[in-house]
Amino acid sequence: MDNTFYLPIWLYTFYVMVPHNSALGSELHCSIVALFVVEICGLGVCLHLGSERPWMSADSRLLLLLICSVSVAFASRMSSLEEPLGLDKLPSLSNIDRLYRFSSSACRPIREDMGMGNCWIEGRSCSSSNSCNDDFEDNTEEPVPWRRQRRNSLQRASSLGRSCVACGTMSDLHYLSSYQRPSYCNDNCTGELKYKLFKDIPRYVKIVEVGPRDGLQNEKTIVPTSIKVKLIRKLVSCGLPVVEATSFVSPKWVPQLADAKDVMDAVKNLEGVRLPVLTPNLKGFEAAIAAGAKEVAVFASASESFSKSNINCSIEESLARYRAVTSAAKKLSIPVRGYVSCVVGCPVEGFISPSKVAYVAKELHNMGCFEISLGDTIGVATPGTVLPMLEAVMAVVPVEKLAVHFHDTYGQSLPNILLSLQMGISTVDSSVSGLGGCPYARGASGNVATEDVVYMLNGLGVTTSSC
Ligand SMILES: CC(C)(COP(=O)([O-])OP(=O)([O-])OC[C@H]1O[C@@H](n2cnc3c(N)ncnc32)[C@H](O)[C@@H]1OP(=O)([O-])[O-])[C@@H](O)C(=O)NCCC(=O)NCCSC(=O)C[C@@](C)(O)CC(=O)[O-]
Repeated sequence: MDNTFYLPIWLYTFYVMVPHNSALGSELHCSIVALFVVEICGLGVCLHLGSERPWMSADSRLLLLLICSVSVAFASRMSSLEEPLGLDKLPSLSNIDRLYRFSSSACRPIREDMGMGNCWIEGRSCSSSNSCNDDFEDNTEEPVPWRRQRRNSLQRASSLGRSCVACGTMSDLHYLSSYQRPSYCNDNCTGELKYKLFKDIPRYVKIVEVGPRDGLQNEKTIVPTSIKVKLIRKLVSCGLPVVEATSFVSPKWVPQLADAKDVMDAVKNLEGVRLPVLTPNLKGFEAAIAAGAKEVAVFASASESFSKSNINCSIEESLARYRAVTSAAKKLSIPVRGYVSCVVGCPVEGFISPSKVAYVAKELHNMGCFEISLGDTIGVATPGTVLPMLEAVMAVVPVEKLAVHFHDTYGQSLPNILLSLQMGISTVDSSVSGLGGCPYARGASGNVATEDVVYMLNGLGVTTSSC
């Protein structure tokens, strides 16, 4: 034997020093196993032939070992979980292809939507091409790379200035619900601690999908109407009971939603779903009704400064406008949802006192809003600040009429939602893929992602209608 026999041993020593959970560590491990196999085979051949000399020259053996090592490292990279799924190609996939995948495993597929070949990236239309039709099979049992990849793809997509990213997350909704098994309603689940922590969590939670409105309103590049319509249809096909479709606001203030009438025209006859739209005043309400809206939402703020910058009037002025809207709606039997923004913090005023939130929520309730959604517009809430806010609001508005609406700036949305559920809230707003932000709330990141909410609810054994 010559010195090359010891090469694997040196490498193995090096491998032991490499962190085992690193990609380099696992690839090196494969290489070393291959080197051992080659060496031992070589040794076996020598022994078999009774040769005292190595069956190959030292140089040839070293070369062979290097080739094996490189090919095994390459093969092990190719066989990573991401490759067969095509997840590594996500950023290059068209948005509409992502939408296709997004609802490909949904509950109620809409036949005419299947097989769409057109795609749209960064404001451009392009016809069907190979990159738009990549197959995407969700057949892995391992959720981690999927979720990591989804986040990466979103980050990359947003750094590309994507206009509409609803990447494969409806498949997420379906996939995640099959991955988890309800634990909360399980018969065996009688633990005292579980009872104590989960006893007030509702068995059913209504998800209000706000992606097409709150998600898109902040996108700088104008999303074509047809894409918005497809997004809504896909979301509906996933079984979401409420999909906020658009806003009838001033196109000068929110140019992205200037096509509200056309969007409404295209989706107003979708069945089995409620499609509320935002209306900031009577003008918006009338336009929404004329376009076929059957439910509207008004949006006030608990922060004076935010009210000024968002809808150009004081809180009291906004409440007066909304009284006009709710009374007009009452005559037409149109349900009105009310939003309160900045329920914990305001980009200008900072901390907002729970009593201010309770006041605005009560006013909206008194004027006839059937549901009040409490919005942490800039995503600064934590369970520690949500609790006193909800306590104050629940003292004046029945809990069954409240919804929560969190943005994920500091990753606090899920704990905030969990706390809200524990306090008896059973309606949660969310946005597919965590799309969103607010044009008047600097720093506000996306809404909590619908698929994350559904995943958590499934884990708690709470049912939703989104599959
Ligand atoms: C409220 C206004 C209209 C006041 O805007 P203004 O400029 O004060 O209103 P104005 O009455 O002086 O009218 C100005 C122009 O807008 C027109 N206009 C007036 N009203 C409408 C209407 N409804 N639809 C279409 N056009 C309208 C009006 O006709 C006029 O047109 P012009 O004569 O100059 O050609 C404006 O400030 C506005 O549209 N703001 C909306 C801003 C917005 O959509 N922000 C995002 C909402 S998200 C949110 O609030 C938070 C939430 C709900 O997501 C929850 C959370 O996260 O916390």
